[in-house]
Parts: sequence; C-alpha cells; structure tokens
Amino acid sequence: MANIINSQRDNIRKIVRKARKALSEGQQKLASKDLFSRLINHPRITQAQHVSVTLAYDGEIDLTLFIEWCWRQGKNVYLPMVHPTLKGHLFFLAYHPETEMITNRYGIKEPKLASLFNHSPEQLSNITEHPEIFPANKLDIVFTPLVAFDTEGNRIGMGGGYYDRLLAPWFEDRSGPYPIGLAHDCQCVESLPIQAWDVPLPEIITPQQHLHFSTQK
Ligand SMILES: Nc1nc2c(c(=O)[nH]1)N(C=O)[C@@H](CNc1ccc(C(=O)N[C@@H](CCC(=O)O)C(=O)O)cc1)CN2
Ligand SMILES: Nc1ncnc2c1ncn2[C@@H]1O[C@H](COP(=O)(O)OP(=O)(O)OP(=O)(O)O)[C@@H](O)[C@H]1O
Repeated sequence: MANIINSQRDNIRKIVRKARKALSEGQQKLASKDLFSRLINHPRITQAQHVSVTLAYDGEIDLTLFIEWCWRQGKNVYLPMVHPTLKGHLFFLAYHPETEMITNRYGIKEPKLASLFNHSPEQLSNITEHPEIFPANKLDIVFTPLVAFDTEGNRIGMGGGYYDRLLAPWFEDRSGPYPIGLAHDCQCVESLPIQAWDVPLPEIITPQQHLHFSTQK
C-alpha cells in the first residue's frame, strides 16, 4: 500500500514539476507580480518581523519582488540551508543584499555559513545552536515551497521531508512557526494521496487564489 501511494506521489510530482517548468518567462513574471500584490496586503504578513523564504528553483514562483519589499520594510528575511549531515533537516540563515551565497547539493543558492566548513562531520551532526543560525521556532512565518497541493491544504514537496519535519511541531500543538504555502495555480490537484507525516497547510497563496483551511489533526 505504501508503495502504491509513493508511486502515485512520484507521478504527481513529475506531472506538476513539468507543468510549472513549462511556464513562459512572461507567465512567470506575471505570476510573481500577482502573488506579490496578495502578499503585501495580508495582515499577518505585514505584521511579521521574521520570515523565511526560498529562492525559485525548478519552475517555482519567484519571490524576488516580495523579498526586496521585506528588506525595504525592515523585516528580517531568512533562507533555508540544507543541513550538511543531518538528513532531512534545515537551518535558517539571515538573507540580505550582501549575503555571501553558495550552491547546495540540489543546485539551489543558500547563504554560506563560513564557520561550518571548519567542523568535522561528528561536530556538524551535533550543531543545533550557532550564532549565525536563526532558531526556526522564532520565525513568524515560514513561506513553504511545495510541488503540489490539493483542495484540502495537503501538500507534497520535492521529496526530502524537510518541511514536513520543520512543521511537525506546528501540526502537533501549534507551537512552531506558522506556515503559508506559496505556489503557481497550476500546482493545484484535486486530491493528494497523503502519508502520516504530511503536514496540511492552514493557508496557501497563489497568484489567483488565497485559500484558508481548517487543519485538524
Ligand atoms: N526553492 C526551494 N528551496 C528549498 C526547497 C524547495 O523545495 N524549494 N526545499 C524543500 O524541501 C529544500 C531543498 N529540498 C530539495 C529536495 C530534493 C530535491 C531534489 O531531489 N532535486 C533534484 C535532484 C537534484 C540533485 O540531486 O542533483 C530532482 O528532483 O531531480 C531538491 C530540493 C530547501 N530549499
Ligand atoms: N516529521 C518527520 N519525521 C521523520 N521523518 C519524516 C518526517 N516527515 C517526513 N519524513 C520523512 O521524509 C521523507 C520524505 O517525505 P515526503 O516525500 O513527504 O517529503 P516532501 O513533502 O515531498 O518534502 P518536503 O517536506 O521537504 O517538502 C519520508 O521518507 C518521510 O518518512
């Protein structure tokens, strides 16, 4: 059964990734502008001080306009860094116009955490606190990337389990950072086959829609 679900999920990933990658430059630009207008008029977003975002990858919607607006507003912006040794875990690092960047194992740009390069693999596995790492539970909003979402707020991502792990405390008892999913409209499917660890989102914003879901455990 689990195998059937996994192959269905992989199929959906393949189809939706192809659809978003097929968007033209013009469609991407328009989508990015329309999403931007929605984001800057959202009360929870205008009130947030610490937000994590992502840099567009694999046809994802481009958040550059929004990121630059956050900087102008004096908000603190963070990007995920893939943990060098702990599988499936992310760190959040400050992102500003002068941040030195590197390309991670997936080909996504992320801030360079210079001092980490001096640590052994054993030391790296034990790092949870570090002056340059912003604690995830202090983020006001985690803008959550996704590959596909459905009409009940379920999402699947690229398959790393990074955001499911990160959002588990929020799902458990609303103790972690608040997630808002961001996507193109073409990433919506009718119904996703879900797994026990999947965290449904309370809100998903696309260029054309602002969806709210009542997510109960
Ligand atoms: N823009 C963005 N940044 C993000 C994420 C995301 O979904 N979008 N992530 C959200 O979790 C994390 C990265 N997660 C990822 C998980 C798997 C693959 C992946 O398998 N990519 C390629 C293979 C790349 C390679 O290994 O060379 C593939 O699917 O073919 C990519 C990213 C952190 N940063
Ligand atoms: N909270 C969790 N604790 C432990 N393992 C988890 C958790 N969430 C997901 N995983 C594991 O991560 C792997 C990938 O999960 P899944 O395919 O749902 O990722 P995804 O939703 O596509 O990725 P992401 O969450 O990064 O966007 C699975 O093998 C799953 O068991």
